[in-house]
Amino acid sequence: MLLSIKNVSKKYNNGTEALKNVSFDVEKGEFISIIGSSGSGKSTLLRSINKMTDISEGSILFENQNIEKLKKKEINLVRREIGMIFQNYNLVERLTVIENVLHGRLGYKSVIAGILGIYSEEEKKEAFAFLEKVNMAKYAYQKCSELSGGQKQRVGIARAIMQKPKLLLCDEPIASLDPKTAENIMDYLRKIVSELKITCIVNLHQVDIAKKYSDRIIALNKGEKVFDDKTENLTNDVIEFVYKNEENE
Ligand SMILES: Nc1ncnc2c1ncn2[C@@H]1O[C@H](COP(=O)(O)OP(=O)(O)OP(=O)(O)O)[C@@H](O)[C@H]1O
Repeated sequence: MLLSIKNVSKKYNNGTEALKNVSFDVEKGEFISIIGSSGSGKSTLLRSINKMTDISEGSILFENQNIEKLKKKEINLVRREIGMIFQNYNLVERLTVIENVLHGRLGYKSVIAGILGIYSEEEKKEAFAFLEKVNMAKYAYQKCSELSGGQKQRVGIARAIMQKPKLLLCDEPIASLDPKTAENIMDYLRKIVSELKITCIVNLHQVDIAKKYSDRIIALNKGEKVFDDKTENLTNDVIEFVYKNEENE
């Protein structure tokens, strides 16, 4: 087992209970989508897994290590194993595509080597190879600010896999893209993680996309896990239940 979420609750300082007693295990190689209405706790859950957010109760085990109990140095080692893909891409816009992909290696470098941008020939070759996988090698020396949203997310995927993660967390990776580009990104993502045997958890707004691409779906409703099963068992009745009481905030 790669990841185990045990009775996790999260209460923010303002009193919002974003997660309520959530538990599930993730096996190596799974492709899981997390669905639920806006505010149901999807981002909080993903951010808890790599300790961008501290949980209030419960435990999170990554490769059998309780991440709540780790020291700062050990957390950095765990973070190296966990890649992230964001809705807003989180690229350094003024830098080139290849420089952004090489940033995926920063967790493996000394601070000085990172600041000076010192990368081995092998790392550079690998960065190009990953750009090939997302069909972006021809843009390697273009500034990221000059790319479309779909192209930026393809760079985001290449950067994340450059990190050689065991687990990839994707927080609404296609929420800013048109439907056709969104499917194109999901095609690349699914193909690459299968090929490299990377476990993947994706937060998604679109149920149809979750159904098309994932092996397993977990649904949250107001911080509670209300569904966790193989994709084919997500019936329309379940979907209605998952999205009931949607608050228009
Ligand atoms: N930093 C924060 N401080 C206080 N409350 C927060 C914070 N971040 C999120 N929340 C609240 O926690 C709840 C869950 O938010 P979260 O962003 O995890 O949900 P989500 O399912 O990812 O929503 P969305 O799909 O809109 O991104 C919401 O009620 C939200 O307002």
